[in-house]
Amino acid sequence: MEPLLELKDINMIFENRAGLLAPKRKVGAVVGVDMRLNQGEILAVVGESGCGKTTIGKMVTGLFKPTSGSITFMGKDIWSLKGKDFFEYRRSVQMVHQDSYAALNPARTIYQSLSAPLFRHKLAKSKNEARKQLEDLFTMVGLTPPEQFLDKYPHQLSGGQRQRILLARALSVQPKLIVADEPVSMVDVSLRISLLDLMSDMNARFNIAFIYITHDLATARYIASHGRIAVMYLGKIVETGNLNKILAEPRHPYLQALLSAVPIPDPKIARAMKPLPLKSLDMPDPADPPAGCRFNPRCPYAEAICEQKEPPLIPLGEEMVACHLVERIPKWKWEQEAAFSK
Ligand SMILES: Nc1ncnc2c1ncn2[C@@H]1O[C@H](COP(=O)(O)OP(=O)(O)OP(=O)(O)O)[C@@H](O)[C@H]1O
Repeated sequence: MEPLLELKDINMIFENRAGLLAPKRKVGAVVGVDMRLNQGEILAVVGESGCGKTTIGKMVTGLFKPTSGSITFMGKDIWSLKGKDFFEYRRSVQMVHQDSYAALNPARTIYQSLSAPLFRHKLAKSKNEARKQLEDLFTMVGLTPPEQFLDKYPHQLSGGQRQRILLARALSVQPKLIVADEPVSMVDVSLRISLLDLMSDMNARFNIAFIYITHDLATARYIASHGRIAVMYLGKIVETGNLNKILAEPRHPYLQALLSAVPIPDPKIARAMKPLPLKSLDMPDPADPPAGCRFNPRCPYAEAICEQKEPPLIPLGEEMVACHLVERIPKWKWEQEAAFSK
């Protein structure tokens, strides 16, 4: 089956200056990344701040052009698309941002902001038709009564309501893929689950694929429980595959460390392994990444080869892992997972 989206050997190098007079530095925000997404699939892209997650989202939506590598959507290179094909791609791939306030024009009403794409993509012919479509969408995303929201300005709504408006805006143009970049991190904790449920519902009802970008493993686990995960570290994917399998039995030491940092409130549930002590808590400078494996200065298992050679992402069962020592380091398991499988 042809994938909906395919990234091949993607690199994104930024030229940065730390200050006005500082020399330029090259930052490899994304390095040699391959990614595939099928229609209707959910992929969670997870990693710490600065690992390149947002840059991937911006490249997929065509906001950044990769320094090298190819991105194909429905079999066509997105940077060779012209005319109708380009317009179609722009409609089919939508982004939902973390900051719903910044994503909406403060000087326009919600109707003004959301009707524009409907007219642009010829999905509505008249004001009445656009209003009706938006009211139906607002009902679907839980903004009721819908007519109350259309003539409001963004500052008159709560963060949770604005985030639902952004989801309605993405949905309104009938996309095939939504890139959701930390969509719930600025929303009140009590409202997060309902927004995640809404996205799962969109996925199930309309077969819309999602790339869910987050630093939070808990929400990734929630939304992508039937999907896949790609764990990133300093611009590279270090582990990828079925989300449930990978979070139950993480193989890369970085993911093991991330999971062992998750607090466990229930004393009956424990980890089979002790928390993994990292050698350093600091993320290396992305402009000067360590030689060999990028994780080696922090990795408790690192050996000489890890400082010398960059580990490729290779298949391990159905998953893919980039670690020289993966066959030798202790397996990490949750006690309750072990209990369930008995
Ligand atoms: N437009 C840009 N110009 C220069 N450098 C950039 C730009 N965008 C990102 N970077 C750099 O690229 C690296 C990856 O950034 P990116 O925003 O993709 O990470 P992230 O994982 O999404 O982090 P966060 O969760 O903090 O947004 C960082 O070192 C960042 O400083």
